[in-house]
Amino acid sequence: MKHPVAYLGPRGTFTHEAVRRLFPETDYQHTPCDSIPDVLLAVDRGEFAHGVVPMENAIEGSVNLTLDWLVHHVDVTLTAELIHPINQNLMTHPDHAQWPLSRFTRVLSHPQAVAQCRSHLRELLPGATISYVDSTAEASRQVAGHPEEAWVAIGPQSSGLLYGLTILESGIQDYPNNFTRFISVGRPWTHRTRAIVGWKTTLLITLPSDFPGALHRVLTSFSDCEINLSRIESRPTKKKLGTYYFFIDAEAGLDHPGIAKAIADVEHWGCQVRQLGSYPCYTFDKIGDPLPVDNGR
Ligand SMILES: O=C(O)C(=O)C[C@]1(C(=O)O)C=C[C@@H](O)C=C1
Repeated sequence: MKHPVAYLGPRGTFTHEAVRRLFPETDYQHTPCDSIPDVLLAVDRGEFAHGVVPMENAIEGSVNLTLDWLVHHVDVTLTAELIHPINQNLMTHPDHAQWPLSRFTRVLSHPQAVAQCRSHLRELLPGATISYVDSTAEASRQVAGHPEEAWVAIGPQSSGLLYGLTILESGIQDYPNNFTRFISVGRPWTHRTRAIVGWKTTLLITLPSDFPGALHRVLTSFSDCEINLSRIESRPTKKKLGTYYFFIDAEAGLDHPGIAKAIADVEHWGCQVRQLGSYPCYTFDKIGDPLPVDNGR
């Protein structure tokens, strides 16, 4: 039996590309969900063994919806990381393939994708209205379904192919080297053939109130144990202005001799620590790593 994997759909999203790389279709059944919360809730309820959502982008930074749902709404474990290249395309219905860009009145896409292309959009389509939808593939689906409208979508080539759109401009992100970090959540697993390139442990840390230098203590605890931190991200607690949770990514698995000590040390200083997961990291962007074919199921 194939293990069920939920992802941010519909088919053709960047998240779908990440899922096709991480969870081979020979072993896993891919199921699209309408939104990031839907994926996380479905895994939390045990309806899927695994789920995949975007976590962070090289240009736009954190995917706050993912971070906030991990903190406030679900209790799921992070089980793997995939860094996946992101190339944004401006696409339209084939009926409008010959139109000058000035004729288009509306741009549809996911907020992260729009933010990655903000400067280019100002140059290419200065007068167009921007409409945000739940994913890039949903934008492509809507543009394909409305040939009577002067609309364009921003998204991956795979969504354009799937929904029969024509690419007007490719690589419209404002900076090269655009990558998104995706995470899988749910039951522990490891890729059957792919080499693990590193391990990370993600912790959610709440500092004690009114303790000068508390964050400094946290950082020192990790450096004393010779653990490199690859990321610190704060999100508001949503309870009181000026209070935050800190997402900390340590470049170490739980078997690292220093990690238990660093966590104990941080707790000793009065911080609360929630372990969100300790997981292997994968990359697939080398030449000779083509995206597996989307077989349409
Ligand atoms: O809309 C999609 O295609 C997604 O998979 C979501 C998402 C994101 O939320 O970051 C994934 C990768 C890109 O950074 C842009 C959009």
